[in-house]
Order: sequence, then C-alpha cells, then structure tokens
Amino acid sequence: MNIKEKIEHLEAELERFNHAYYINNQSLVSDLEYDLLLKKLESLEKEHPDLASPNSPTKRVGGDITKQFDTIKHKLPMLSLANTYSKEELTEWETRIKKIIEHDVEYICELKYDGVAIGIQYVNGELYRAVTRGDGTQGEDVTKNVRTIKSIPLKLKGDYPQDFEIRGEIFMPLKNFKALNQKREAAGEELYANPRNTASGTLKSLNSKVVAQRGLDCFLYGVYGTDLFESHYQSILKTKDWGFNSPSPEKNYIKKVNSIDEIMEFIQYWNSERNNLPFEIDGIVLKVNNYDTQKILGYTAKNPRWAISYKFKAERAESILQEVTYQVGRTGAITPVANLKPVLLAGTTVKRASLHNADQIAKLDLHINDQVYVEKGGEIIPKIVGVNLAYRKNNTTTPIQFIQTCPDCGTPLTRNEGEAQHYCPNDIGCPTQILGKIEHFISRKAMNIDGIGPETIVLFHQKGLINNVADLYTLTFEDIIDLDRVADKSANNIIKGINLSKTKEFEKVLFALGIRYVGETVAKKLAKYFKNIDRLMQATFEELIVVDEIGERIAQSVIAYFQNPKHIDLIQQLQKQGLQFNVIENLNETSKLEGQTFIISGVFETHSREELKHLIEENGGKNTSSISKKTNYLIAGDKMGPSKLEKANKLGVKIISETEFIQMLA
Ligand SMILES: NC(=O)c1ccc[n+]([C@@H]2O[C@H](COP(=O)([O-])OP(=O)(O)OC[C@H]3O[C@@H](n4cnc5c(N)ncnc54)[C@H](O)[C@@H]3O)[C@@H](O)[C@H]2O)c1
Ligand SMILES: [Zn+2]
Repeated sequence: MNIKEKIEHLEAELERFNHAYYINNQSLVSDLEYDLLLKKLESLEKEHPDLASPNSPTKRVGGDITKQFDTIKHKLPMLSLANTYSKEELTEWETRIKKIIEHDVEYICELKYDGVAIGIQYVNGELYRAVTRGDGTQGEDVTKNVRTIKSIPLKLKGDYPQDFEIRGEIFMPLKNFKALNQKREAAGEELYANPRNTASGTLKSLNSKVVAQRGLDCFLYGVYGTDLFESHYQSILKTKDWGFNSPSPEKNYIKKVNSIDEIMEFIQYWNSERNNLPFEIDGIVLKVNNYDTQKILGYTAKNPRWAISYKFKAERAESILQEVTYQVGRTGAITPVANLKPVLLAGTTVKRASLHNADQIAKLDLHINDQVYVEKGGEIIPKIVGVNLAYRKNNTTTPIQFIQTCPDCGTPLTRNEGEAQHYCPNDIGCPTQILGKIEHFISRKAMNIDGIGPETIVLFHQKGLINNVADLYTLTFEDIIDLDRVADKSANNIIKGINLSKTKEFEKVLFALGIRYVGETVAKKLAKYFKNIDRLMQATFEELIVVDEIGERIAQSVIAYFQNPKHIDLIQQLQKQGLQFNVIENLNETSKLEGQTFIISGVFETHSREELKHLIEENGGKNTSSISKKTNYLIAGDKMGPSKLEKANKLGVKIISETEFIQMLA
C-alpha cells in the first residue's frame, strides 16, 4: 500500500467503526485500538497534508444521527475531547496552554462518565428540549426519552437563568445494567455487551416506556448560554442548587487543582478507585477553570483546546488458550467458553473468558494453544480481544472446530438464519436443559417454590423422579423422604411449596414455562391481553405483534413453542394438576385512582399498611416509598415521622386521613 492508499484505508476502517459504534451501539474493536488507529491517521495526515480528506474522521465529531428523531441545530457546537493516555501527553497539553496563557492556570479534574452526551435546554425553569451530540453541529431531539430520567429535573429551583443549556452524560448505572442482563438471561435473550452501548441504544429507543424501565441516570457537567459565572467550577456548584445532579466535590468526583502533579494524583486515585463506583468511567476529564481563559484558548474543529481527557487503558493480560468448552443454557443456547492458563488480571486470577458464539471465534480466528490477550472491561467475565500472531508462527496451534452436536445429549445443533447462537433443539431430553428449565420454573420470580434448591432438583432428576416441571406435581412425601439428607420437615415444606404454587397467577405460569424471549414483562403483557392459554395458543403472528412490546422475534418464538406437541402435552399435564392458565378477573378493580400516586405513613385503625397499598393498586393508583413532587397524596396515620410531614407540606403534597382515603373509593 502506498501512503494515499494507507490513508484511505484507515479512513474507511474508522468510518466503519464509527457507524457501528454511534448508530448500532456496537464496538467492533476496543476503544484503545480505535484511538491508536485514529492517532496513526492523524500523524499520516500531518506528514502529508495534501492527501488528507476534508471529511476525515480526525476532523469530525463521531455522529449519532439515526434519522428516527427530529434534528435540531445546536446553538453552540457540541464537540468531542482530545484524548491522552500518558503523563507526557498531558504535559504537552499544558505546555501548549502555557504558550498562550502567561499567568497561572487553574484546572478542574472530573470523572469521564462512560455514556452518551446530552444537551438540555431549560426555559423559564422548565425542561424544554434535550438533544444528542449528533455530528457536533446538529443532534437529535430525544426530549421525550430524557424526561423519563429521574435525576434530570423537569422544573428547577432557586435563581436560575431564564434560558440556558446544560450538558452532561447519560449513562446506565452498573446495578441497572446487571439487572437488565439478568432479565434478558431469564428470557433467553442475548446479553448486552456493556453499559455504554446499552445506554446509548436505550436513549435512542422509540418507546419512552422502555427508557423509563431501564433506569438511565445522568451527570451534568457544563453550563452554556449564560454569563452568570466566571468559572466552570463556580457554575457546577451552583447547578446543584437548581436541582441538578452535578458532580460532587465531597465524593471527589470533581476537584480544583493547579498543577500536573495534582492532576496525576487525581488520576491515580480514580484509576484504582473506579472499580468501586456504581457506574463506569473510562477516564478523567481535565478542563481549564476560568471562562475567559477558555475563550482565549478556543476550539479546533473537533475539540475544545481548554479541555482534554486522560483515558484509562482497559487492564489486559496475556495467556494461552488451552481448551474451548461449551455450556448449554436453559433454552438450549450453546455458549463457547475459553479455558485459559491462569493469569492475574485486575487483581483476580482469570481462568476463563467468554467467547459468546461461533462468529466471535471466527472473527478472532482463534486456535487452540494460541497466545491471547485478555481484557476486563465493565463485564464480569473477561474477554479475549486479540491473538499474538507472532507466537503462532513458532508454536503448534490448531484451528477451533465449533462443535456440531450437543455436548450434553449428542443431538445435532441448529442455528437459525441471522442468529449468531447455536442451539441444542432437544429441549425435552437434554439433561442441562431439563434441569435449567425446572430451576427456572421454581425460581422466585416464576413459581417461587420454597424449599427446593438446584441441588435437590439434580437429586430428584438423578433418582428418576422428575423429568419435566409437571413431574414436580406428582412427587409424594414418601418419594422425597427416601432421598439422602432430606428430613421430615423439609419434605413437608417441599410438598407445601409445590401445592401453594398452584395458586400462582397465569402470568407467572407463563413466564415459568420458559418460552424463549418471554421474560417477566412479556409474560405479563401476553397474559393480560389473551386472558387464557387457549387463546394464546391459537394466536396468529399478526395477532401477537399488535400486543404492546411484542415484536416479531417474540411472536415467532411463541408460535414455535406452541407448535411443538410435546409442549402442548406438558401444558395439559400442568392444567390437570390445577395450575392457573386463566387470568382471574378481580371484580374489585376500578380506575378511580388512576394517575394518582400515594405514600402511606404511620399506623392505621382499620386497615394495615399492606391492605391500603393493595386498595390503591386495585383502584388504579400507584404506591411510592419516597415523597417527591410527583406524589399526590400522603395517607397519614398515627406516629407519622415529622420529617415526612414537613417534606409533604413543603412539596405541596395533599395530606389525608385513612377515612378520607376510603371515601375516595366510594
Ligand atoms: N470501539 C469502537 O469501535 C469505537 C468507535 C468509535 C468511537 N469509540 C470511542 O469513542 C471515542 C470517541 O468518542 P467521543 O467523540 O464521544 O469522545 P470521548 O468519549 O473520548 O470524549 C468526549 C465525550 O466525553 C464525554 N464526557 C464524559 N464525562 C465528561 C466530563 N466530565 N466532561 C466533559 N465531557 C465528558 C462527553 O460525552 C464527550 O462528548 C474514541 O476515542 C473511542 O474511544 C470507539
Ligand atoms: Zn442437548
């Protein structure tokens, strides 16, 4: 390749990565690899300015315009940040500043939140519009989605400017990310790769309800369009008074400093502490504090000159790929797992890395006995990010052949068109699938059968007592007491728990069946819509997809499930045992309290708190556990805490007695 071709090739590659990252929320390479390629292109362009294209990715902000939302022009461009990976590069940045600014410069250190940028305009103290960064000049109007994020105020407090913009980062807290993936796992869905890409995909969701459920959060770190302040730091402290979730100095999320050494201290602190944060950061951001100084320094086409980021390198280790083993999931999905020579990484010994699916193996062109690079990002299980090809030249390695039959039952694997995952189709006879399905069935969110754990299930299965979930209901006290280690009392508990599960609502039963892609929420929607199993079994594809939140993939999976005679047989057995396959209509339900939110506090004369909560829900109202502006009523009983009362009064929440509440239902 000559230089021109090299530049063109790099440009095309970076464009491809940008598109995947900003539009499809996928990382095809690691951030470090991306940044190295970009720097390579930058230096080639510097040496050969005549060959540089005016639209090069080195000169443009990576754009997220999907055309699914209205585009809005930014009043002030929304730029990216130049990035550095070392103290030397930071020092170079400071030297460039010092060439222009003669006096001492104050810097602000902040966390670099790993999410998506947002600009929010407030007019007369109310959230007016929220726009994504887009291509830096214009972004997309995602106001409706941003309104669902609880930490972003809809109305401001205090002495705010009449019209201004605040910018920040929307991200997904780790807890919510893990919960979301757990739910997806329970529904047999592919897991999301990392919080950043999930946050960015969620923000661009066309259904605001989905956004609300997923629990995005936001930190705000820049005020624009007002001349109230002299410095960045001053403005950030003030935005807290207006009601914003801005970074707090108490937690060391933001710090004012005067030298590179102090900056390095902040960086080192967070490089080790970042694993204890409830959200992900990918580095530190440094900003010149004084606004006048910022103005003098100005901008390049892509970045402000007064700010820079210091990015953490994902921790990486080298190891040898010794073997690939295959796990069978509850829904039959096959997951290849890399077994590595144990190696220390980010403080823990790593022996395994996830390989996701056959495509992943092919993409890395993995061989057994390869020397591989392992990284630990936000995910709990580390992943293989690359192979040392030089090592392969001098060692014997063998290409990996993806298995063709199930490691558990020997059935030939299948792979649906357009899907990355292989499946074992023998869902009735494959031991891991049998056990996985029963474990899912008895789990807390499904049938919630107390007294049985995974080990008991294995034991029952080994003794030939259960082969599917219907067999649970034919277990007798004698069957159970015969097993090792089971005492009278626990045998009784098991039987009791199994019997009690017969009263579980239809939606729980539907979820417990473990139909691929039918998670808790989907099961609820399907139960509510079709009311009973017969109607659901007869539903056509067209009938299914009109249901809220049911897409093509779920509809196809539901249809495929009911086409299998073995599943029909199982359902009939469960019906015979008396499980609920109908929605029991609650005759007490009304919509009298629709749209009203209640909080209950204190002790009451005629109803327990639980009863009151139940009455609220039955009549279409909502319960909350903490008072906010959105709370409509506080039902006050005896011994109510004075702080609650004070807060309710302050926020204008109406305070009512138990009797007054009951009158609302009359
Ligand atoms: N892996 C891939 O395939 C791939 C592809 C494209 C981009 N990327 C990654 O994305 C980077 C480019 O993305 P970018 O342009 O958004 O730059 P960036 O993420 O490196 O930095 C700029 C962004 O940082 C965010 N930010 C977080 N905390 C901040 C704070 N306290 N103050 C100010 N800003 C803060 C803002 O959203 C801002 O837009 C690349 O360097 C690369 O690491 C990766
Ligand atoms: Zn199998």
